[in-house]
Amino acid sequence: MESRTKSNPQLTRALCYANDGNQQGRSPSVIVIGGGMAGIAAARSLHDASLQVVLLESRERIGGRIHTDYSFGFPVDMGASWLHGVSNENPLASVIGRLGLPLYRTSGDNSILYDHDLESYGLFDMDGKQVPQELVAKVGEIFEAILQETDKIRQESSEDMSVLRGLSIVFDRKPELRLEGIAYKVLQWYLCRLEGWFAADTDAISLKGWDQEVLLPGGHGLMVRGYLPVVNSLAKGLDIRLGHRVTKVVRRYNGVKVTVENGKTFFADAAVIAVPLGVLKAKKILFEPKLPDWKEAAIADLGIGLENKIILHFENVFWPNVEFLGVVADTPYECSYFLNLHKATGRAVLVYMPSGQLAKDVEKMPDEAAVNFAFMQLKKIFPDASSPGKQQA
Ligand SMILES: Cc1cc2nc3c(=O)[nH]c(=O)nc-3n(C[C@H](O)[C@H](O)[C@H](O)COP(=O)(O)OP(=O)(O)OC[C@H]3O[C@@H](n4cnc5c(N)ncnc54)[C@H](O)[C@@H]3O)c2cc1C
Repeated sequence: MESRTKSNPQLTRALCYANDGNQQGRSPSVIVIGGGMAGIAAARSLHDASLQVVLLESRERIGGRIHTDYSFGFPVDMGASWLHGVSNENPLASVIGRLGLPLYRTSGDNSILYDHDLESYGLFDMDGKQVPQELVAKVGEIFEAILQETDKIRQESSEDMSVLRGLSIVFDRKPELRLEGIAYKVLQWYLCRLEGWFAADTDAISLKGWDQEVLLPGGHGLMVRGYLPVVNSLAKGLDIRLGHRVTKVVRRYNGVKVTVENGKTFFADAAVIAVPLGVLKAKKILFEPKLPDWKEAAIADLGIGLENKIILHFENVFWPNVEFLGVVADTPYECSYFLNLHKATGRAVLVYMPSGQLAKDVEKMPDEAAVNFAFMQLKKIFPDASSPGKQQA
């Protein structure tokens, strides 16, 4: 399937499955571009269906936004860490089961609002005072009531609007739903969590679309030993070329020609494009013929979110035994939350997860400054917290 730019054209032709003149009896060939979960899963299915598959991945590792870091001496997921939909309907369940990987259930609820049960939250104000749990639960109910009101608004309007706009209409129409004082700050924290799910701020989340995602049943479970074994298991035996950044895809009547940054070319009957939306938006891959207008319009119109993870590893645990620590504040931007991995894994680790605009701002910082920023958020609620021993951003 592979040839080099300066190679003998005869040889190139001989290696090109689509043109080799001896197609009878051979199975179709596919080039999969991108070695994240989507690309690996596609390559696995095609390979298992006896197609000839080569997967081209730009980085020196597979997994993409699934990346388990072992530098702490134990696995920590820097990207995806939850299985959303812990049930046999989830195609990953059989792989996880076969590998004997344990899951830590954070919620049995299928809701996208709560991937943690409410009672597992520990929220604090900026002075380090814990918000009473009854208030957290009560504001949670009001938050749901507010979201139900936004449902009426979106039904009245044919045009879409942002969740932020919908909320402001609700508060104008139903001032009794407005909250004050600490309850107001807890509501901002719920909005901050909503933004965390979408990795985008409420002004960029579609009111018509935010709850249209159908989750598999079974609730949410954390991969306590990391996601990488799942990726590695699916990738076993596949022909994967690391360090192969694709720059061009040419489609002709008899197949596709894919060019990589270093000039190498690959030929096959078909290609599966499994690179992130951001790569397509940035036009990092040239398509010939160009993609249809409707597809280009969809790529341009769809937004992309951003979520970061900063891992803080401490000598000792000095925080309460809850799954989620939160700082409530006047705006979702100022709120923050930390996943307490100690509860799930026994390690003294907190994971700070900013999203949306905050994530963009944090991402601009050098790693050390980003870690310091995360630690400063924690200091707001635990002023005596000792600096983390090791950290990763
Ligand atoms: C911090 C964070 C936390 C998350 N948490 C969860 C979670 O708990 N549960 C969950 O289900 N999801 C979670 N997600 C989302 C999940 O990680 C992604 O939806 C999923 O991993 C995307 O897989 P993908 O294969 O579509 O894309 P990616 O994983 O991005 O893979 C695309 C691959 O294409 C490669 N590539 C890019 N350009 C080229 C090119 N030109 N040539 C060749 N290769 C190229 C990239 O290097 C990458 O390996 C999280 C995401 C982030 C960032």
